[in-house]
Amino acid sequence: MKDHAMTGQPFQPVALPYRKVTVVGAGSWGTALAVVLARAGCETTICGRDPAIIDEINMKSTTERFLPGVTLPEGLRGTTDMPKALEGAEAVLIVVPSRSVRNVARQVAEHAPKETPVAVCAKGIEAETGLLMTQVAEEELGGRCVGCVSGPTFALETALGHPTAATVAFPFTYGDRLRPHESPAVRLALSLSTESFRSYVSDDLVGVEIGGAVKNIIAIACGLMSGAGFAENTRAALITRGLDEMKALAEALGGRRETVTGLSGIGDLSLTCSSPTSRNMSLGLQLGQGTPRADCFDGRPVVVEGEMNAKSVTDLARSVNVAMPICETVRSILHEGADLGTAFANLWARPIEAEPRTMDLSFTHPATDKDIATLAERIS
Ligand SMILES: NC(=O)C1=CN([C@@H]2O[C@H](COP(=O)(O)OP(=O)(O)OC[C@H]3O[C@@H](n4cnc5c(N)ncnc54)[C@H](OP(=O)(O)O)[C@@H]3O)[C@@H](O)[C@H]2O)C=CC1
Ligand SMILES: O=C(CO)COP(=O)(O)O
Repeated sequence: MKDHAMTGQPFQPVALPYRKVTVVGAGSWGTALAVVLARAGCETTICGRDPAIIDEINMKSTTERFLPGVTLPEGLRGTTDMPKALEGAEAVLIVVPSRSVRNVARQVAEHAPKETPVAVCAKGIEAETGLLMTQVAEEELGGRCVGCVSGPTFALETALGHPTAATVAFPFTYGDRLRPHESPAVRLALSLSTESFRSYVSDDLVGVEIGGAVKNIIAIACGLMSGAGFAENTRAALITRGLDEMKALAEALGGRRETVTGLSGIGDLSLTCSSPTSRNMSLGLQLGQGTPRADCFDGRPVVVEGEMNAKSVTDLARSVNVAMPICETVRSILHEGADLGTAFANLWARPIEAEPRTMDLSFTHPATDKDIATLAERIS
């Protein structure tokens, strides 16, 4: 870092937080992020499509369906009027499920100021195109700078003020100049900074987003095995080998290995795979205990990103020749009618490989078909 010419002190570039931010998506994570922004002193508008939810936010400062027990900050305002919500916004957060990001980004493009950066906070890969969420948004947002926010962040804990950290990722380079302090990552990280919410910045969008998309599928795998009666050894193995799958896919797509060891990678993986608070882990637990899919979550529609993404992520991995055996196993169970026990027994009986996978070694496993059938029997 250069020294300041007058004082000789290290030069500290100045970056200012955004003062007016709009969050599109009034579900649990959108509202929790809006709470953080409002608590940080930012003029925050939350834009939702259900008038009853918005009325509750404005009239009672609560949203019992999405954040039970939380009192929302006074300054937080809700609206269903997107053009009004986006008027004069200095930054926009899109916080809807991954399957709705393209549609919502298209609406944001119509109404947001032309220079406004947009952060996508959904975790997933678009099914039809194999694109990351920021790439989907970029296609719709007409040249606006697009980034993401991701990390180990259960919405309710965040809104309740439990110390939480996340990564804000946007490009750091403008033309051929590296200017991190001018990046929306830094300005949004400042807007997302309170005594209990800590933001880090990154310019590795691929690494950050692959972490968020893959961890949900591994959490379903952990839930399936825990639900089937296995314990901590199994879960630790799935988390560790799941991390290897995440790393391999991120690198194949141009992301950085060290990003995967950060908040959006191992951080979110360990959170989501450790607690039934996770909807992904919880779906796996229920299915592993034998609950039919239609009866999971008492039949309520719940956003479980890893379910559809088991397909989109493995399609993407296949297209770049990356082996993701755990994600493939989850896909086969959820989407291809594979038997839970047989699929997991086969996962465990795969040829012996080197760890890390950079060494290309493979030895046939000595387990016999009878051994595999025995393990499958124990799981089913
Ligand atoms: N909850 C969490 O702890 C975290 C979630 N995330 C990610 O955030 C994303 C959103 O999840 P989350 O907030 O939990 O989900 P919720 O189910 O709590 O909320 C989803 C919200 O998106 C709205 N929505 C869906 N489709 C559209 C659309 N086409 N136009 C406008 N609004 C729409 C829903 O409206 P309606 O109710 O009317 O359908 C609802 O308000 C997911 O990708 C998730 O992985 C990331 C970190 C933490
Ligand atoms: O992404 C999350 C925490 O970081 C939320 O996980 P679930 O979607 O599994 O609830």
